[in-house]
Amino acid sequence: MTPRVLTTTEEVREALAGPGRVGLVPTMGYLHDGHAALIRQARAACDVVVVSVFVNPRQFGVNEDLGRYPRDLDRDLAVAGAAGADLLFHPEVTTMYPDGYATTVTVSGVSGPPEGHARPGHFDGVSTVVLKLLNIVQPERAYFGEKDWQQLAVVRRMVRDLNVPVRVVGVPTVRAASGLALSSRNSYLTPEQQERAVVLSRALWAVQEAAAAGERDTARLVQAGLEVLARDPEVRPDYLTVVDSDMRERERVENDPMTRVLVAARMFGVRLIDNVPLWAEERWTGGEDA
Ligand SMILES: Nc1ncnc2c1ncn2[C@@H]1O[C@H](COP(=O)(O)OP(=O)(O)OP(=O)(O)O)[C@@H](O)[C@H]1O
Ligand SMILES: CC(C)(CO)[C@@H](O)C(=O)[O-]
Ligand code: BAL
Repeated sequence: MTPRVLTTTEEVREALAGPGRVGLVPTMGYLHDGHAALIRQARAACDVVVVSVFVNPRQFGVNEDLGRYPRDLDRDLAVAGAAGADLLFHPEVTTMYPDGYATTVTVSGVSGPPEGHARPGHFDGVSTVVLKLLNIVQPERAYFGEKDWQQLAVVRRMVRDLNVPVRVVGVPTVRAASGLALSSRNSYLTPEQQERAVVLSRALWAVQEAAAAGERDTARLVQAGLEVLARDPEVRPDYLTVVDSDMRERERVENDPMTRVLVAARMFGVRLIDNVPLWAEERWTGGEDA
């Protein structure tokens, strides 16, 4: 079924006036199978599933891709509907940030390096819009992808610190058969360029392999990943790091299951991010020449 489109907070409140557990899936649209996994998980646990589609200007830096971010509401309705969404909240920028809007939510610490350092102000924009969406929809559960690992940590911190009555659910990253993490920004790349971008996954996998082989020194683990990135001259690494659950890089890694390998790099003018757990029972092996 095609979800009903709502554009104002009043429409959302009215549509959700009845009983039942509400699940929210916040997105910036141009939905793909990664988003569909979030929606399906919400569908399985909730009575009403709301997907928000809002390209939030406040989380884009001045030189970032706000102007060309892909948008296609018909496609979003088709993907959201097929995955089981009931409602699609698609507000105008002026609905979210009317004249005189003056509030920003800042989460300290976990909003810093690596991603918050590479994109100053980005997580202020994310936490502000996510809190607004949570207040508008008032869901019992909200679903976020592990693909944006630090974002998930920031949202969890904010929800805990501000006593927001919602359960945050993290959903594992959905990948193409090649290993490339699905992302709306992949649409900026040709199929050949997307094949080349699998080098990011290979770098993450190399770090996992090095840890599995006994390496505990963070600098050497990072080096193992950087060496893979360096094989493709098109890659402009932003960061590759191994962090704990508070996003801190330590000199040596622990056996903590929350230890995560994060990468951000530019390829063909497009900035891509990805991450994997350092310790994984099943490691992606990435095809023939990984
Ligand atoms: N491959 C994926 N697997 C699981 N969740 C995902 C995946 N891609 C995105 N998500 C999640 O979907 C939600 C909405 O993300 P968003 O709309 O920014 O999509 P995106 O593909 O991450 O876009 P971008 O390319 O701009 O990073 C976020 O919680 C994000 O983590
Ligand atoms: C959570 C989010 C929808 C807030 O704009 C965005 O950062 C995203 O799509 O990951
Ligand atoms: N999925 C993260 C949203 C952003 O890059 O702005």
